[in-house]
This record gives sequence, structure tokens and C-alpha cells, in this order.
Amino acid sequence: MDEARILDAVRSPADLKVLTDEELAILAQEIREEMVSVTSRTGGHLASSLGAVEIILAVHSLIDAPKDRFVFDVGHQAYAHKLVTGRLGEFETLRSYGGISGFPKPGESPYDVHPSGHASDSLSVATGLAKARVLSGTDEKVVALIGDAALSGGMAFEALNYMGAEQLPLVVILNDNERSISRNVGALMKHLGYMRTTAEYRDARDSFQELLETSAPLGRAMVRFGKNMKESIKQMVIPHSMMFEQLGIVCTAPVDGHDIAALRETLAVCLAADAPVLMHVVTKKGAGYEPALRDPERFHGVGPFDIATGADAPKKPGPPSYTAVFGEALVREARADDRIVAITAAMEGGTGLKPFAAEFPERFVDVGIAEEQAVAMASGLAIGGKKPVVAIYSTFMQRAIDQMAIDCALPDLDVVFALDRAGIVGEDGPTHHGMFDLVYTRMIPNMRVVAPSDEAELASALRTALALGGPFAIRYPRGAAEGVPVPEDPPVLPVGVSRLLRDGDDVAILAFGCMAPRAVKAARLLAARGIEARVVDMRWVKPMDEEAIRDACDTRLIVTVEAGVIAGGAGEGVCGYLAEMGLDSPVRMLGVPDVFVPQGRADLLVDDLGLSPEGIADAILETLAEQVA
Ligand SMILES: Cc1ncc(C[n+]2csc(CCOP(=O)(O)OP(=O)(O)O)c2C)c(N)n1
Ligand SMILES: CC(=O)[C@@H](O)[C@H](O)COP(=O)(O)O
Ligand SMILES: [Mg+2]
Repeated sequence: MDEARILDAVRSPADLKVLTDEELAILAQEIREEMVSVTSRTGGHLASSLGAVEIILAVHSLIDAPKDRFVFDVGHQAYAHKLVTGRLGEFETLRSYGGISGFPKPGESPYDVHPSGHASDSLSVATGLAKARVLSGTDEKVVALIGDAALSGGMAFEALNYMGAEQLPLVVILNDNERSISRNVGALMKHLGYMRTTAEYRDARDSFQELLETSAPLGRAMVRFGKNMKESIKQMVIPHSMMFEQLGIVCTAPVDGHDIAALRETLAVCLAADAPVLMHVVTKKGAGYEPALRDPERFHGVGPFDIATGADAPKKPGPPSYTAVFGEALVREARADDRIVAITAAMEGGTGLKPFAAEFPERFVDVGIAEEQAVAMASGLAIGGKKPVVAIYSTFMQRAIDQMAIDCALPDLDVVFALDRAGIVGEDGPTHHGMFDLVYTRMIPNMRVVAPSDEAELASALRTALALGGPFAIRYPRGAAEGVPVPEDPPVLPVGVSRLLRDGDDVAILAFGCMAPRAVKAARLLAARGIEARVVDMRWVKPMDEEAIRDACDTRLIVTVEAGVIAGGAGEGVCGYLAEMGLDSPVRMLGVPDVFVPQGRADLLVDDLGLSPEGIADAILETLAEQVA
């Protein structure tokens, strides 16, 4: 029989407070086993979560959540937090439809402070919580956990700037594992390396150790040390050359992030300081599971895998992903045009740019988690005579809408925006679905927008964007493409011209992007019910094919279908054209209604939204029936 696990007895963080360091270390091991076991079936952000186990146990053993606030950056490292805050029983449902989220989610637990998912916002949220505490005159602790890559995001710098100036009572735990999804990049990363290794810093660590030893009688409990102690921490741990100290933030010497006793000792002092403190913790991404340690990039966000070997679970063979097709098409374009520069914001693999980076390292730019920098830098490259292609997930591009509009579109610069993961992404849920890009690209003057309906169209869209110039967005979904051949030399698409996929006189389905193949299937279902549906792959979201829209008015019903929010989306665009042309035809808009779409398998979500072929056909039948009634 299995020995009883400590984990099974942990109902809430309060249960951690009675455990010794040794017991907490055993618990850390049990948590890792649980995470590996569950994610081997569900997939998930395993490597980051493995690396943060001891940090999370140390924090929850010392603070008093949910009164005290523990804020996570991205939230992809928070599985241990879920497991010690009463969600062990549901952990098996991680990231599934109706199950628990892969990220902290306020509606799911009182211990989850804000809906994490987008990087670099945790310190801003935490400064708000600390400011609220100051305004309310209360004494709750605020702790934020942020990775070394997320710390390089602009928002994090803005928050450091504010918390230092305001001297907010806030502990920032920097989880420094020298990695983003791939290796971390940038000058800050180099600075952290310097902090980890300089002699000055080693001395500071010794001083900090002394401080801890002399304060040992005060124990590990939450003791308020008062002003004198705060001053001595400052004197003892900060070499004056360090950037954080210059910002008015107390910074500890590096602490081993897998040594629970060391973490708890240092954190107790940081919490007691009741001042802006950055606790520098050094961890290993993937700690405790050999395959993840060996390949932290693959285990950053891994699908189901074999626990013994770490190998991916077998997948059905199928077409390549849109991402891979884009990456290869870009390499072909770059071979022919040396002005092309590819830019990623810390998503080299995710956006399919690895082949480009390998073949054209000098023309490949990874700015780190810094979407605004990526887009504004693209404008400068374009002014400098280059042809930047910025490949960013639809959801993360939301960070850089202003730079798209003002820095790129207003001066009408040749910048291509490759918006990957547009539409429903699946298990990552509402923070990651690409719901809004059809709105934020369409609304920007000078911008052209194409939503390719298959991989051949994607290659043509890229060729077109590079040939025509100007600000140009291409949006395509996560996952497998349609399985059509991709031409080596794709044609330039005529501007604002759609393609007819199927003719029919009863209904006109105007489909955008990946919804076009589904619309064709829906039309077949309708045909079986005696309704002939025309299917138009609209291809251009901006400018749209006015003739196709005008012609659609000859049918009984125009149906628009898009993988994005209806409000302000492509369907509303069609309605705008109709209004401008003075045409008054019945229109049914299908897409994402005014809700945040939850997590789950993409096909289930698509079904739920009524965007499967069956759902589209049903909606059309229902609307036609209403017309008759
Ligand atoms: C705004 C934004 N851009 C990109 C991402 C994708 N992303 C998620 S985690 C991650 C790397 C995070 O690295 P770090 O903060 O160091 O945490 P680690 O995984 O190393 O623990 C990236 C790029 C994101 N979630 N949000
Ligand atoms: C946490 C995060 O933001 C990324 O790791 C994201 O989950 C990647 O998504 P893909 O799996 O679609 O690349
Ligand atoms: Mg990191």
C-alpha cells in the first residue's frame, strides 16, 4: 500500500504552517509527482510549474492567504499553488472544458487574485493591491512572483518605477531560471547574470546570511522588524551599483530556489521589512523531472507525454500547422529579399520562426516579452529601408495596438503583422484565445487585413503583404492547416477580391479565414435539406469584396461567419458595407458573442459557440424558418 501523502492532508495553505522544512521538502516532491502524473495526460505548463514549487510552498507557509495577496505573473507556474489551495481533487481536470484553469482564475478560487495569462502585469496588479492597502490603512502582505523573462516586459519596468518611488510595501519574488520559453534574452538578463555571480554579490549574500543568523531568535514567524531592521537590510544586501537599489527597491542576494529552508528564512525577513523588496531566487526550470530539465523548452507547454521517457504521446499524422507553413514561407521569401527582418516577442518556436532564425540569424530579432518594442521597432526598421515581419500571437498583439496604429499605420509603413493563434486556441482559455484581432486590425486606417482559409492562401497572403507594402495583417489559427499543397511561388492576391467556393441561390455564407472550410461543410448539410448555399471565402477582411457583398443580396439571407468577437468584427464590417451601399438585406452574424470563451478542447468550444458545420447549418435553418413564420 502507498504511504499516506502529506499532500492529501493539505486542504489549505494554513496546513503548511505546521510543517517542518523537511516535511515541506517531502511535500514538494509529492507535488512534483502529482504534476507530472496529471500533465502527462492533460498536457500543460510543466517545466515552469516544476521550477516554482518550493517558492510557492515558502510563500504560502509564511503569508496568510487569501487575506494576504499572492499574485502570479503569467500564472503558468502556479500548479503547486492550485494543489495547496484546495484543488487537489480537481487537478485531474486541469485545462479541460469545465475543469480547472491552467492559470490562476479569480472565479475558481479565493486564493487566485487576478486572471493571469499575459506576461509582465503582475507587478502592476501588486502595486495596486499595495496602494489599496496603504489607502485603507490595513496590514495585509502583498507578494508577486515573476519570472526573469516576464521582468523584461515594459509593464514590469513601469511597476518597479512606481513601487520604488512610492515605497510600497510589496515583496517581488524574481524567479530567475535564465529562461523564457527558449533561452532568455536581453540586457536585463545579462544584468541578472552579473547579480548572480559578482564577488560583490557573494559578499552581500554572506552579509544577508549574518543578518538572518542574528535574527534567528525572532524565528521564522512573521515578525515586524521595524525601521532599523529595514535600514540594516538595505545596508547589508545591496551593492549600490545594482539597478533595483537605484530605483529604491531593496534587493536580496540570490537565494537557492529549491532550498525550502533558505527560501523561508529570506522571505520571512523580506516580508517583515514591509517595504519594496525584490527577492532574487535562482531556480532550474523543470526541476525534479529529468526530461523537463533536459528540454525545458518542450516542457514549457507540453502535450500528453510518456512519464518514463518524456516522449510525446503518439499523434495522428496530419497536415502541418499554419505556424509551420508560415515559418517556411517566410524563409522562402527571405531568401529572395534580404530586406526582410523577422521579429518575435519571446515566441520564436511558437510563431514558427526557428527555421528563419537558423538560416538568417542576423535578420532575426527576439526582443523578449515586449510586444510594444517589437512593433515600434518594426516601424523604425521600415523607415530604415527594411521589410519587418512581426510574428506575434493575436492575443499578445493586444499589448501593441497603439504601436500598430500610430507608429506603423499612420506613417503607412511597410510592416507585416503575422497574427498567429487567431480565434479559439483551446486549453489556454480566455486569456489566450485570439478574439479581438479582426476588430483591432480592421479599425486602423491604412491597414490591409487578410484571413487565409488554408495554407496555400497563407503563403499567398504573405507574398501579397510583402509585394504591396504598407501595414498589412495576416491572421491564422492555432493547429493543423487544411492539407492543401503550398505553392513554391505563390501568387499575389488581387486586393479586395474574394473567392467563390460553392455556388447557391438561397443563402450566401460570407466566411472569413478558417471558417470557410467549415462553411462549405455546412453548405453540404444544407443541401441535404434542400437549401442551396453559396459559400464565399472573403479572404480580405479589409478592404472587403464589395461586389461579393452586393451579389449576396440576391439570396434570401446573408450569413457572416468569423472566428472572433462579433462586436466590431468582420460581420459588422459587412453590415457597414451594406449600409453604405444602401442595401437592406437580412444578415445573420455568426462568431463569438459578447462573452469570454472558457478553456477546453478547441473542437468542443467551437461546437459550443455554434461554429461547427452543424452549428452553422442549424443557425441558418433557424433564421430561414423565422423568416417564413
Ligand atoms: C504578453 C505575453 N507575451 C508572451 C507570452 C507567452 N509566454 C508565456 S510564458 C513566457 C516565458 C516566461 O518566462 P519567465 O517569465 O522567465 O517564466 P518561466 O517560464 O521561465 O518560469 C512567454 C514568452 C505571454 N504569456 N504574455
Ligand atoms: C503561458 C503562455 O502564454 C504560453 O506558453 C502559451 O501557452 C503558448 O501557447 P501555444 O501552446 O499555443 O504556443
Ligand atoms: Mg524564466
